[in-house]
Amino acid sequence: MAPRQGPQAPLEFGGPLGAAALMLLLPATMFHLLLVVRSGPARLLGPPPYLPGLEVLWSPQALLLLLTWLGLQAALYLLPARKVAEGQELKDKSRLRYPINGFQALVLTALLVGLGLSAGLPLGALPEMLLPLAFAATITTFIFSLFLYMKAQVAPASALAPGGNSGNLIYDFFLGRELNPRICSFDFKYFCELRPGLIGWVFINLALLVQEAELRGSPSLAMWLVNGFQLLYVGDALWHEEAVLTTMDIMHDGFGFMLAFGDLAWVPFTYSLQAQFLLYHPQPLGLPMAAVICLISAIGYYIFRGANSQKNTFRKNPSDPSVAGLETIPTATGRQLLVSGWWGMVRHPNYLGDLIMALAWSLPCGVSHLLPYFYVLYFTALLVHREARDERQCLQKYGRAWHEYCRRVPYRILPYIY
Ligand SMILES: NC(=O)C1=CN([C@@H]2O[C@H](COP(=O)(O)OP(=O)(O)OC[C@H]3O[C@@H](n4cnc5c(N)ncnc54)[C@H](OP(=O)(O)O)[C@@H]3O)[C@@H](O)[C@H]2O)C=CC1
Ligand SMILES: CC(C)CCC[C@@H](C)[C@H]1CC=C2C3=C(CC[C@@]21C)[C@@]1(C)CC[C@H](O)C[C@@H]1CC3
Repeated sequence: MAPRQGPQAPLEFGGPLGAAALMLLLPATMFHLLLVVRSGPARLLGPPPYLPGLEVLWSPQALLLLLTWLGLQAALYLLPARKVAEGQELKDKSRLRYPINGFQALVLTALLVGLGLSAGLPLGALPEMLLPLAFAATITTFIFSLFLYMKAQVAPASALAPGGNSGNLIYDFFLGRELNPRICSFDFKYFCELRPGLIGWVFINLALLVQEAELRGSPSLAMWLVNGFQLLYVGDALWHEEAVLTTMDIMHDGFGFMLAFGDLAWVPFTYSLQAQFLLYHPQPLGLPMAAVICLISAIGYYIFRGANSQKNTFRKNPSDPSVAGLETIPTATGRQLLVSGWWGMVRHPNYLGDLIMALAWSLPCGVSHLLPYFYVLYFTALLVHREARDERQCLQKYGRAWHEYCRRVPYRILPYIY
């Protein structure tokens, strides 16, 4: 049995109490959003129109559809990959290998869904199943997290994450104990982070677009924009799949309920909220406004991609001509910190770009409701909290060099404001 790591890792997310509250609050928020979005007033802060009973939530067909989807994505993950990447060095000095075939999985899924559509697959019926699908995903992630917790009991101490091993059952179940739980070469965390939920999100969006076309003759301009922007975001994440190997989720966090629920339930069912809103509350959108929104999205994407690519290129090869001229701060670890270019503007330029894009996803829904802006609000909170966690880890890693970086680049996300 794996020994617990002791109390050296500071507790995050408000400790066991915060973890317990989040485990209730996150699914409750997801169901609240799914219920209010289809109600007439669609009020984010109002009560849900009704409290669904088990007969509304539970559907064996929804569970079957979810398991088929997970099976399909797992099968696509196991297909030969164009590249196999090595992860960051682990505690025992080894490196894990990861298939880089996420974009291929997206394209093959699109082909299969296309074939299905031409054979009469009723994709437009999916929006009616979102509630039972979300319920099935919630139950599945609870059971899956239990499996992950049990699996960590027999994992060697070197396989455990720095956090998530406090000895408190609720906290560890929430945060996740094992860093990279695997069966043979199948990596559960890496698989879940980018495949079923993210790809599921764009196909839920597509189903909403198809149903809108069935209801109103053609999809609205607003629906096209939301589908296009979010497809670009997911396609980009899968195209740059290797970059996920350096995120704190893969490098630092254990795999427990937080990420399992986040990846498999929260992302597909709440990130598709704007498209859901547009199906039930059509919004007029003129071409000039659509052009302004596209411009905002393009600016966000330019910053997001520019910043992420600059850092990834620099981390892979600091003498690459595109980054070799940038100013850096040396650190005691031998790694350097960029202090000019995107990373000299604010300390998290990629978060700034991501937030601008988030705004562009909500604007097609108009300004009559707060509900479609839920993503912007939630995402701001998530990134502010994430930024604080990352800064703590960087301070631990880089010490004085990080202080120097903070002195040279005083703003975190928004220049001159935060
Ligand atoms: N849509 C969503 O729900 C979410 C989206 N995201 C997005 O995912 C992307 C990845 O985010 P995330 O993993 O949080 O963090 P980052 O990609 O910002 O990575 C942070 C790491 O970058 C390195 N770093 C920080 N500053 C510098 C510097 N000046 N020079 C060189 N390296 C530096 C440090 O690691 P080291 O030094 O060890 O390399 C640090 O730990 C972002 O674009 C974010 O917006 C993230 C979370 C949720
Ligand atoms: C709801 C919970 C409190 C937290 C759940 C968090 C997860 C939804 C996110 C944690 C990190 C994520 C990343 C992405 C999606 C959301 C989750 C899984 C990306 C894959 C999104 C696309 C970007 O290009 C890369 C991101 C990496 C981190």
